Amino acid sequence: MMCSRDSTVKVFIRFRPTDKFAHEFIECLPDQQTLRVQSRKGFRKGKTISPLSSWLFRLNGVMENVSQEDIYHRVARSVVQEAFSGYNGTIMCFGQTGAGKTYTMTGAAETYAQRGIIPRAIQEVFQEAEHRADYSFSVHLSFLEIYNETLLDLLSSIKPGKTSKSGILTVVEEPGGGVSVKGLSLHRVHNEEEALNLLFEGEMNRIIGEHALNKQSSRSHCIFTIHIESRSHTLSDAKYITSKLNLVDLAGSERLSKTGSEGQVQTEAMYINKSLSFLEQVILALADRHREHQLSTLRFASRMKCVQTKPSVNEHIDPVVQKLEKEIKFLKENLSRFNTLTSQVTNEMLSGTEVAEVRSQVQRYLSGSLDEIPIVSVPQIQEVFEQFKKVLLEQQEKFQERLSSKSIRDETAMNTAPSAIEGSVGEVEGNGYGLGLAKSSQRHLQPKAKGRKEKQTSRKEGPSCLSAENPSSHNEQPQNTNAPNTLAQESLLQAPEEELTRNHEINRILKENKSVLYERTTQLRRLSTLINDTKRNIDRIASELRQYREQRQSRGEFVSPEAEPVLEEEELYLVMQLKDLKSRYRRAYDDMTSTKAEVSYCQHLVNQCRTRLLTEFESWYNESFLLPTEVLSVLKDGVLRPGHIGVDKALSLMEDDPRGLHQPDAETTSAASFYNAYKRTLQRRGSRAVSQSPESAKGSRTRIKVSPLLSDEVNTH
Ligand SMILES: Nc1ncnc2c1ncn2[C@@H]1O[C@H](COP(=O)(O)OP(=O)(O)OP(=O)(O)O)[C@@H](O)[C@H]1O
Repeated sequence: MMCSRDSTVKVFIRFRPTDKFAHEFIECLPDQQTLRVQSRKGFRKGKTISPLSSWLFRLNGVMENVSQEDIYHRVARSVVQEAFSGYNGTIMCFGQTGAGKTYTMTGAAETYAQRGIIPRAIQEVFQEAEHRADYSFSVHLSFLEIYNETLLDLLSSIKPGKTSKSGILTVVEEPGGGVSVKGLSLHRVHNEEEALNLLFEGEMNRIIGEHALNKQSSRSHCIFTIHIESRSHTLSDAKYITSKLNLVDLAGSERLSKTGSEGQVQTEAMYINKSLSFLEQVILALADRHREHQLSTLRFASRMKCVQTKPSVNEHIDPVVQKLEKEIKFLKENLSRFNTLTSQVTNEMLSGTEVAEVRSQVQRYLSGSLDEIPIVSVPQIQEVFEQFKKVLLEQQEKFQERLSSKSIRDETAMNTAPSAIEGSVGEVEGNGYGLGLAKSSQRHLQPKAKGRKEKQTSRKEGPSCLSAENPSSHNEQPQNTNAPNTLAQESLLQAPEEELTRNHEINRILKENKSVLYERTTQLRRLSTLINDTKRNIDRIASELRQYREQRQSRGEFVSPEAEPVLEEEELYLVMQLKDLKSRYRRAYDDMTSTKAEVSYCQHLVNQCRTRLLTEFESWYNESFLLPTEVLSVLKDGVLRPGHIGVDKALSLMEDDPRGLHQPDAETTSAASFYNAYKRTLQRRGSRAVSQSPESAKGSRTRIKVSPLLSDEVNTH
């Protein structure tokens, strides 16, 4: 019998060759899968044996006079193959004593051609492992004997092996289902021969009982298990597959009355029958003890065939390898990002298409349809900032347009009631963002309490003035008709103005630093060319001098009256030239050293400016776009939109709402405390983040940091 990957148990019948085969009772039909068994009609102890005279048993194969090799190929081979795909398999022999179970499973040890399923399976396992070069395999063996309901380790005498210290074997349930024998020794084998050694050693240890039917009868059940573990060389190391091949040689079923057993042998026979009977019950139902013995075996076999199985691949994940793989993946990603950035640190320009793509990304990011802008290179990051700046400037322009139209209306209102807004609205500024607003210096210096009072005054008088002068103006911007709200919103416009000015300033410094850097780098290049040229000249002159001196020595030297060598004019000229070159070389070298230091310093400044710009942007973004719901609801009806004002300013606006809809109640105060605390936390993170590299700012909005420059707290009065 065998269990295989498809969901049914396959059952085969093998007849042991014998001269006494009862052909008149047992007939194999031509399909080689069906057996017809006839029963003798008669009486025993006055009872009819059976009202039926024959039975048909349908099996997966009926094999008569087939070789050991054929048996292996028809019954066992596919089970062994499937073990390599991670499926457990069981091949089990059932039959009465002397039927040929041990012969089929183990074979005749002395004849190679008659070796049974187990040695052939071992051979196939190692051959298959050799063929599968993409995998590494480890094979372990265990050999269990069940004798008189006692578990025995047939390989316990072999060392080394994983085995329990107590030597007591117990059947335990495995966490993932199935059972295993705790304490059974497992032996690693590296080749066919090592495995066969263990098989034969175990066979030797098997208890053989003297028996009346068969002198070499197996009095125990034996399970020889091949444990296979395979890991792919090419796929993930975290995953590996295990499988077990259980090769079972059951003890022979027998009738005690027939064997004439006594004492120990009788006890053995009882246990054997009991365990086989349990096995049968487990498979389907109790055996019919009133039938001829072969009939019982055939019944058992045909019932076994009905058993449905649910095979599954034993795939495991090694948690340590999995963790390491994750780490490797993470590090590889970081490395590749780093490599991309460092390889593109040069000031390459983006193409028109790339710029357009960045612009589209920024717009989608701002509209919320894009979660994050992936970092690709330094020029791309710069372009992202550039595009953000453009969007900001566009917003500013739109504001200015709205403000100018509104300030004209406010001016008209002022003319009718100047005292009402005195101090709130100053002279018209001639340029920039101050159109129609009080001078920024005035706005900055106004204490908050005063500002509120003024706003209250305006609140009282503004609307009447406007309606008196130009009632139609209500219709132009119905959502913005009350002056106090307008004034509060106007004062908030400082935020983007200040932001912009500050960013312009940083940008200006960045540009200056970059131009100095460029100049110094050019100088450095010039100096290094000069040094190289000078060095070449020094080498040339030194060689000429050497040649000249060699010639002079060969033709004899001029000496002075004091017997000192006299330098000829040509040699003197060369010496002077060499001296001059050496001093030029030294000067250039010194210049180059100091220029190098300057370049490095300038580079540092440029980097700082870039980081600062990034931080400012993050700060602006957080302040402007991550507005709490309460603030958004206030802004909903006004001309202001997220991005125009900061959280603190927006909360001030809530206080000034004349409709009383957003008077600072307990909830608002609590919200303000919450945002103050949140902001402080962000600031702490932000101050740490300023020193970090720009790429750390990549990603989702939650990762954006707040600049330490914006340290005002939300005011709740
Ligand atoms: N197909 C066969 N061809 C040749 N000899 C066989 C065949 N089957 C069994 N035999 C021989 O019959 C004898 C009994 O076989 P075997 O020991 O395998 O029976 P068994 O079913 O294992 O019995 P037990 O349950 O008592 O252990 C052995 O000598 C064996 O060599």
